[in-house]
Amino acid sequence: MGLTCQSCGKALLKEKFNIRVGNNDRLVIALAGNPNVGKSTVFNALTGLKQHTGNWPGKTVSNTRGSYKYKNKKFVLVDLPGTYSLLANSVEEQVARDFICFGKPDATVVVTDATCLERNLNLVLQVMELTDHVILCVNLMDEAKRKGIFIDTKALAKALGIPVVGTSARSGEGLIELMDKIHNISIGLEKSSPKRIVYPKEIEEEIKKLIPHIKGLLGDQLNPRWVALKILEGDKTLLDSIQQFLYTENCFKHQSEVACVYE
Ligand SMILES: Nc1nc2c(ncn2[C@@H]2O[C@H](COP(=O)(O)OP(=O)(O)OP(=O)(O)O)[C@@H](O)[C@H]2O)c(=O)[nH]1
Ligand SMILES: [Mg+2]
Repeated sequence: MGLTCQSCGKALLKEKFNIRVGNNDRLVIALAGNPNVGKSTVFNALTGLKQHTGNWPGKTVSNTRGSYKYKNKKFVLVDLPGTYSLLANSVEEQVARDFICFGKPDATVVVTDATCLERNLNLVLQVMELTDHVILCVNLMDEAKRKGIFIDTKALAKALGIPVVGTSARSGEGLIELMDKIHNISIGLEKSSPKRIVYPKEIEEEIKKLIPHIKGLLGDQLNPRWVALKILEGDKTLLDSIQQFLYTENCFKHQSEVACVYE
């Protein structure tokens, strides 16, 4: 049986991230967030016992994925390592960044701590720069309430341009709404339009100059504005990852073309 073009991305997930999606009826959801904000609690509540833990290929960082069904769709949830940013300063940050960037999940949920939301928003803004399919889960709402902190999730959603769901994952509160948003964003039923940071004039001008070159090289495989920002930051690890991942993807595309010829 030949690979289809659509299955190339899924094959990349298997080859590079050890995530077997099988066929195209499963949606892949990444769960990102700072350490200790309740990612695994959300993950366990949604997936129950349907989990598998291993290591990220070539890394000693653990990789837990699990599945669940919602509204007749199957979801594969990937619990990413806890990170404060996607700057690839550590192996955990690199794993999280590469998965969101190259694994192209159907949606990314960023779990945050309602008791110290401001600190967590740094990662949220970075994920919003990388992908449109992002959902903000403000967890530990019960703790925030206990401390007299009120989070206006509606105002936050409007300010950020993405869906925001308040949860208390330990007691299961808000998880149905979270599954609903994941469902809607990952199948395109609901669109988000993340508000992007506008940088000082000099930086924006450099981004503008770089974008056509990046598009020429990468087409629409990666978000060109985000790649331009990373180049300006001097992030060499991203260039290495681009080379490594896109080489694999091109191999799969080539296999797919060959398969088409023989079909
Ligand atoms: N009160 C309260 N506690 C929670 C909630 N969600 C998680 N916790 C607790 O917060 C602690 C951390 O939860 P984890 O799910 O392990 O957090 P994590 O983000 O996976 O942590 P790392 O994997 O270490 O980054 C645990 O003691 C949880 O029981 C919540 O909504 N309310
Ligand atoms: Mg965890």
